[in-house]
Amino acid sequence: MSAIRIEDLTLGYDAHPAVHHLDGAFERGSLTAVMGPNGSGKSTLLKGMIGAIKPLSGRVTLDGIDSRDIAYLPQIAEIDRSFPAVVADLVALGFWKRRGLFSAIRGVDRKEMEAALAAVGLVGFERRPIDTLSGGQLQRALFARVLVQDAPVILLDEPFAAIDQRTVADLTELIKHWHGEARTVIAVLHDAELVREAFPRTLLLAREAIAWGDTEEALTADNLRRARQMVEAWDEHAPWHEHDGHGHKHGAHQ
Ligand SMILES: Nc1ncnc2c1ncn2[C@@H]1O[C@H](COP(=O)(O)OP(=O)(O)OP(=O)(O)O)[C@@H](O)[C@H]1O
Repeated sequence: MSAIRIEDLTLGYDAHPAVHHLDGAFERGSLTAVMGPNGSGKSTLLKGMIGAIKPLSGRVTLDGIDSRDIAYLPQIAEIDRSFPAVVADLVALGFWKRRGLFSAIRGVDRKEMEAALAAVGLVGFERRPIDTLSGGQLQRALFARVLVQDAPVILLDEPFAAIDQRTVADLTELIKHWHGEARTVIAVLHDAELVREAFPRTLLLAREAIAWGDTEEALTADNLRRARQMVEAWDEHAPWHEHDGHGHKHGAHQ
C-alpha cells in the first residue's frame, strides 16, 4: 500500500520544468533515498510532495494521510538562523505541527522534549541560542523537531550536507529507527555508499526518473552516469511544452 503516489508529475518554476513526468509511489513504511546530480529536481520534488509548489501537470496523492502527517526537514541553508530562538523553541515547533498552535502553547511536554534532545545527543542544549550551534548540532536539533512531530511520513532534504561523520552516523541510526517503526522516510542524499548501506529503496532523479526501485538495481554506475549526462544535457532555459517533449537540447541523448 502506498503512502504517496506520484502520477505524471511535472513541477517547475515559471513554466520551466524541474521535475518531469514522474510516475511512481512511495510505499508505506519504505525507506527511500532520492539521489541525483545538482539541479536534478530533488528538492523540488520534496516541495511538491508537501504541497509547497503546485504541479504544472499531473498530481501527488497522499494515500490515507493528511498533509499534517508529513514532517518536512528543509535544507539547512533555508533555515533562518538569525531568528532569535533557542533550541527548545526550534524543537517545540514539532509539537505545534503535530497538535496545532493552541494546544502547543498550553505547554510543551517537557519529558518528550528531553527525550528527543537525548535521542539526538543534545542533552542540556535547551537554552542554547540556535545561532551558536555548529552545523551538526543544528541538524541534530532539527531531527529532534522531527522526532516530536511524530509523523508517519518524514521527508528530509539533504540532512547530511556539510555534516561531520559522527553526526551522520548518529542521525542515520535515527532514520533506521524510524524505518523500524514503519514510518515512511524519504531523504535526499548524495553519498552513494551510505545509501547502499542504509537505504533499501532509491529514486535516482535527473528531472525524469532514471531509476526507481531497490537500491542495488537503481544505483548502478551506469545509471549514475546516465543521470549526470541527462542533467548536463538539459537546456535550462527551454520552456515547457506539453507536446514537444522534454526540454532537452537536440541530440542530448546518447
Ligand atoms: N525557486 C526557484 N525558482 C526558479 N527555479 C528554481 C527554483 N528552485 C529551483 N529551481 C530550479 O529547478 C531546478 C531543480 O532544482 P532543485 O533545487 O530541485 O534541484 P536539486 O536536485 O535539489 O539540486 P541540489 O542537489 O543542487 O540541491 C534547477 O534548475 C533550479 O535552478
